[in-house]
Amino acid sequence: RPPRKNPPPSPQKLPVIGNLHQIGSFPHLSLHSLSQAHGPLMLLHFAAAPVLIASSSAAARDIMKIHDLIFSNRPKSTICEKIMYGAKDVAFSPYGEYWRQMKSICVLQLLSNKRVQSFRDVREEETAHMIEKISGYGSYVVNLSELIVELTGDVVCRVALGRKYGGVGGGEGGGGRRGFKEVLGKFVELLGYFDIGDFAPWLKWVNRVNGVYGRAERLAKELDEFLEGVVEEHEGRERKGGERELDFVDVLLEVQRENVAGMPIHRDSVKALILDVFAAGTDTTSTALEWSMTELLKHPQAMKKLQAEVRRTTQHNQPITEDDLDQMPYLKAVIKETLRLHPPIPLLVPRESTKDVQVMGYDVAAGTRVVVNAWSIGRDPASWAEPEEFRPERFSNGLVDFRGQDFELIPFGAGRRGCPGIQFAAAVDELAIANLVHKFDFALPNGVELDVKEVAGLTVHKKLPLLLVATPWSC
Ligand code: HEM
Repeated sequence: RPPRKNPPPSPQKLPVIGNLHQIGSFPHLSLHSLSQAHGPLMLLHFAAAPVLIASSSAAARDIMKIHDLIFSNRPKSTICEKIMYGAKDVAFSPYGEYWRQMKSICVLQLLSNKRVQSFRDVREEETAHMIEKISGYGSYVVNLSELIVELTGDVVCRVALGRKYGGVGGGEGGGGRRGFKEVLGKFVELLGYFDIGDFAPWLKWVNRVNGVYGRAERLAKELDEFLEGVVEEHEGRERKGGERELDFVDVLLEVQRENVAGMPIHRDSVKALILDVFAAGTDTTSTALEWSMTELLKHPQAMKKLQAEVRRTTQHNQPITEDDLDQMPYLKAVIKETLRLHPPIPLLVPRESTKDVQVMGYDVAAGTRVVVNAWSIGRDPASWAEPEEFRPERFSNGLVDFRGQDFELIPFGAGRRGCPGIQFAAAVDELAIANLVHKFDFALPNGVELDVKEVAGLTVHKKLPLLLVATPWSC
């Protein structure tokens, strides 16, 4: 007789739907509560599909370090297949040789330190542009959330495509029939859609009837027309020659032309990689920035301390440049503390096991979907003293970092499938926060209270925009 299996603890499930009734509109909170009762490793069922939930740093380490190879697959997603050229991107492609080649292009060609550095001017110009816009408001109320979304959209657009496109921050150029910003918004929304058909294939008809799959197909066509235009424009410029800074489309066309990857790169792969940069890089970066500013507003002592550090570094009328950021350890601690309390993707991006494996002494079958609750891990009292408190000082010894080595802080995931955009995101966020708090003293408009409610989605950002009055710093 085969040995008896020892599965992880499971909350009671119902016929047909499994544990779906226990997941509310904020899945990271529902899963956190369930883990309080059933432990840091649980096996749930979404309809018939087994889903392993990890809610402690030890469980995350077992999955993303000890057994990283076995958990490096992504589960299939019908919507991603429809809008990402059949999952030809990096983030959603299954583990294997194709993913390995695409990830290496991402890490070595698009998001290397050197490449991220080459876009320093873009970040400094766009940050200065945001500061100028805020100055223009005088004593009127500024919607800082909107300006932050515009900043990250504009930076990613210029870095990836070479210029701003229609709607993203109001730049010129078109995005087909709808503005590019609008199309991108729909794209990110669809990525976060909970598709029951992925868990119970016999329910796929639901999304055919309610029109979600049809919407995804139309959106894919619209995005493809737009991206095809961008690629053709770049090819035209290539033929004309001339010196200019390479954007991501240029780099990918060069990789394709010179066979850098050692295998042919199809046109769809180029477009899928560009879409990944927008999908993974815009909403996440702006969410982190918005929460940092919110926590600083909520904690005036931390704001004062940061302003003192930043204002000590540079003269009153000079903008902060990236050279100044090395002298700002408290700024980096503020960003870490924000990402601990508000990981922009609280449940990370799902993984899937490719073999039977033991995790923390429990048996996990091949083909199990895995969700790591980074939100829960960031608030685990076993790792953090007074975990609900916003206290950047806890990082003052610089020992814990978010680069995937310290499993108590994993907003960017870890291991083979870990985020390749950490440097990129940190560069945008550090420069923006430093300049905002250097140039202005912020206050809430009269009679308005700071709201910290969240809105559900793939990324979890603030429900209500951050409305502030910004007074220029007078020393
Ligand atoms: C604060 C900002 C960001 C956060 C919180 C974030 C978070 C994440 C997370 C949690 C994952 C999944 C990791 C895993 O499975 O272990 C991921 C993957 C990924 N991220 Fe980021 N990310 C951010 C910014 C960016 C940026 C700016 C880019 C690109 C410009 C980027 C590109 C990617 C890509 C391509 C993947 C897929 C990697 C793979 O599947 O191998 N991310 N990110």
